[in-house]
Amino acid sequence: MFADSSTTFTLIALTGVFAYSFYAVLVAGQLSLGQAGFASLAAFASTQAVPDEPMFGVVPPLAVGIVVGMVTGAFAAFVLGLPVTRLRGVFLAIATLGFAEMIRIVLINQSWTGGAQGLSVPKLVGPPEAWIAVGVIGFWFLRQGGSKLGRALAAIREDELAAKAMGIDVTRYRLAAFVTAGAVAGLFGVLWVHFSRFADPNEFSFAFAVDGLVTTVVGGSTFFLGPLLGSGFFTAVPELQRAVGIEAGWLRPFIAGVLLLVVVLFLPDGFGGLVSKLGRLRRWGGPVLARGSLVPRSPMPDRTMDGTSPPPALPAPKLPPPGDEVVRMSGVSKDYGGVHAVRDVDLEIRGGEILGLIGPNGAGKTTLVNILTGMTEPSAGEVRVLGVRLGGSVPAHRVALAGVSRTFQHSKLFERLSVLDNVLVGTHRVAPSTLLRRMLFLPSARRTERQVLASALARLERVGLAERATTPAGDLAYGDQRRLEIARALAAQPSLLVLDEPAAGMNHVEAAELSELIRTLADDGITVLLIEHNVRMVLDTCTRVVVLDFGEVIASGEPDVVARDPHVVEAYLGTAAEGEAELAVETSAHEADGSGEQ
Ligand SMILES: Nc1ncnc2c1ncn2[C@@H]1O[C@H](COP(=O)(O)OP(=O)(O)OP(=O)(O)O)[C@@H](O)[C@H]1O
Repeated sequence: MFADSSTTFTLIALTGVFAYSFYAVLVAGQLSLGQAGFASLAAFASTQAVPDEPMFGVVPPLAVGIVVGMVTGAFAAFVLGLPVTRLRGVFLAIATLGFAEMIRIVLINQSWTGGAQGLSVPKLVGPPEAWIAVGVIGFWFLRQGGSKLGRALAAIREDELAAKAMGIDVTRYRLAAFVTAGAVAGLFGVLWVHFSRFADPNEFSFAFAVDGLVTTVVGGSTFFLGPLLGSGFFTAVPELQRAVGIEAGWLRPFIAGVLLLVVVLFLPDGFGGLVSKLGRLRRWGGPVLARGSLVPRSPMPDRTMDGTSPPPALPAPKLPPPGDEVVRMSGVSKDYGGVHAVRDVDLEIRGGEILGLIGPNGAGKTTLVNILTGMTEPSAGEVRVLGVRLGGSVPAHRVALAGVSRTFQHSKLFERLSVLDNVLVGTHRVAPSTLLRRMLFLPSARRTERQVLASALARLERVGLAERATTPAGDLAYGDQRRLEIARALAAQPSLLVLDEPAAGMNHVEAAELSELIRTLADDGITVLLIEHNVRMVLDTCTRVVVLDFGEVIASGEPDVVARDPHVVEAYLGTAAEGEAELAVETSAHEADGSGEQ
């Protein structure tokens, strides 16, 4: 239907806009196929709204259509998103696909849409309109990438639970991404019908949506130029075919299929990911191609490592004074069917304490920590953390925002993101929002970014990982991963730091260094809850120790006293030989040298 080069040029831009509507949700790890539905709703809404003459004599008809279309798309996405953004993976894809098909059927059966015949509409879109649109959208995603919103979406994509633990409201951010996708799809719908001069409900079909998705996934779903790369490539293929006289209609779908396989198997970030990597390599010696585009992947817009004077620190939240109540648990229990993981636990943590929580395997330590951080709801009892009363309606991110940061028993890093980017995500609780200021290039946004970056780098330096800032987190040695998790948790400037087996995988020198780090954190006024199997480290580090066994508190008090408690010794003796040896040997070594250092 379209043949000349101006048409091809316009098609690249329009396909790019549609691809950006998929990109908007893929950056947050959501697989949605509802974009065709948003686009067709917006397109037909605009056909009713576009005036014949400029509105008030100045506003072009297309601008009116775009506003109506984007608002329609965003509103439809909001209404659909409220229930469906709670779904994940293939379930979200199926629900959104069902929505798009429903819209198509409804529109076909309306007289005002022209039914299956569709409507003729005026031609209002050519290369300038299409390229301005794709330029604005591309710019939006470029600037979104390095903002607090962009970091939060990338974190959600990589690991939702860890994102919640950083204080990110996953539900709200997922919905925001979904609404953005609706608005961009709406823009596409309006542009498309006013380019092709025809609005046909059947055009916005399942195949249409899949085409848009494949374009984005192959082009790149984590790099802002990815959608444009994909649209450029897939639009050019039929033109090249025509130019060299190959008629085979199957060639484009075939190439798309092969490339999709290559991306799924070898290039999870699409071909745009390769370009972005190239940009990062060039950053050190030349121009920065991907500057600020990928939140956590290109984190160096305002590095302070270049010797310039450091920016002022981010304002630190107030810490609870020493001795004040930080955590109070009363009669807390948690049952999993017949398993009583935690039974009737009373626990208090006060400001400035380093509280050790030990117990044999399966004693209920992690369950207790999950209750305390809002990730597991207790079956019974009351929990108050930093003034927040936990219960069914208090989500985990609220607990994190109140000032509780944690690490996980099994590391939950954003493995594909760099070391520094992980820590940047950790600043979510304290970092001001920069999205709109970034869009307008306000100097205050740059200042904030410098502060956030300096804050993240300071945490990396504190755990000794500053030299590894650009390494992907997944490439770190196990012990370094544990330290990175601590740096990420510290970036939130928490009042209570919960460390779940932080020394796992560390040798005794590293464990001693970690112990020292924990003590300096307490000196800074941070309250620490340390769960650890390395009993010796707990005895050396903590000011108080609580021992759990079969979900119950069996001892609590100063480390040396607890270590001699017959109930505690019996609890460890009652477990496997390894656990028995550990407590006996570690305790006697601790007593023998008095320092606990090996
Ligand atoms: N989601 C769950 N579903 C069912 N049972 C669970 C669940 N989580 C924990 N449990 C059970 O609750 C008990 C306490 O587990 P928990 O992981 O809290 O102990 P732990 O002291 O942290 O153990 P470890 O030191 O081995 O990590 C165990 O018997 C465990 O099997």
